[in-house]
Amino acid sequence: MTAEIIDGKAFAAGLRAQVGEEVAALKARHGLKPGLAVVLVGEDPASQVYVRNKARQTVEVGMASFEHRLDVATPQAELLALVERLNRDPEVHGILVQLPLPDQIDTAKVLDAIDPAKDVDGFHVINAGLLATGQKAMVPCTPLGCYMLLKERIGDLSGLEAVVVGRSNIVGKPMAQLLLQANCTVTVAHSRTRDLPGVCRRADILVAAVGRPEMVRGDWVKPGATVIDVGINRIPAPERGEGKHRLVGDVAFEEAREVAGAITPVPGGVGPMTIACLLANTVTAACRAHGVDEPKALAA
Ligand SMILES: Nc1nc(=O)c2c([nH]1)NC[C@@H]1CN(c3ccc(C(=O)N[C@@H](CCC(=O)O)C(=O)O)cc3)C=[N+]21
Repeated sequence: MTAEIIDGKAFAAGLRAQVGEEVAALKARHGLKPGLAVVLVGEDPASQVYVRNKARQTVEVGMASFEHRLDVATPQAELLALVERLNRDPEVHGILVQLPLPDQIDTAKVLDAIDPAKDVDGFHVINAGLLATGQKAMVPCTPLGCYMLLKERIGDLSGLEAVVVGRSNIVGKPMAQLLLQANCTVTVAHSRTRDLPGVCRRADILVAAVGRPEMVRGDWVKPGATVIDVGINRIPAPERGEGKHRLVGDVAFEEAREVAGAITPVPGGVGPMTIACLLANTVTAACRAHGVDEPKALAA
């Protein structure tokens, strides 16, 4: 069996088009223009590319984009002051502080300074708690994107065995919450899990979010399973020439596609969904801020 390749890039383009329609409708009906502020501290090249992509896509869907680039040595107090300003700015409906932050800054402190209603990353402890208790939260973009791909591919997830490999606050834990809410039987596995291959082989839905290149092998996959690969790892690719790199996921793609029913590629899978969901969350936040019905298609 060769797996269907889940085209995250195409799905994300469709989602962005829907976001664009909702933005146009908000403008026409309510004179409301959703705005996203992105804060980048330092000059990490990968982060710069990523922030530029976000800003471009934000403008493409008709939203306002506010970019704040701060020096790598910015003191924590200065970053907190900026966050406070953005919290009060009525044109800003979503705030994203790009991670990782430099060492002088306490990341948890900054994330928790963001108004939970503007926390389009869904990283605030209030949003984590709302999600965990089944209340209206801002849902982290990567798990939200994975969930949308799963719903599109499978439909009703009730009763399915889901295994999430990875227990981060940003992906693993919120992913598990979404799957639980969809009535899956959820196992959160990690580096200390006993017989990790055996646990993964139980999964109808296998989500790999560990950050280790190609760790999940083909023989860890149950035949016919849906495999969602969250990993984006840059590894050396000498076969492409000296000093060249390529992107691989946390799943050994060529092996897994022989066994799985469907699988997301890297690149072109979960990554583009993350950005599309950031835009979707910004529309959701703007609607909630103004007491306007939020579009169902843009949420979990
Ligand atoms: N506050 C915060 N929120 C984030 O959501 C956040 C962050 N900080 N810091 C960095 C990570 C990384 N991240 C990516 C999103 C999309 C792609 C993406 O679209 N990747 C393309 C490939 C891009 C390429 O070719 O390099 C793909 O997978 O097809 C990658 C990485 C969001 N992050």
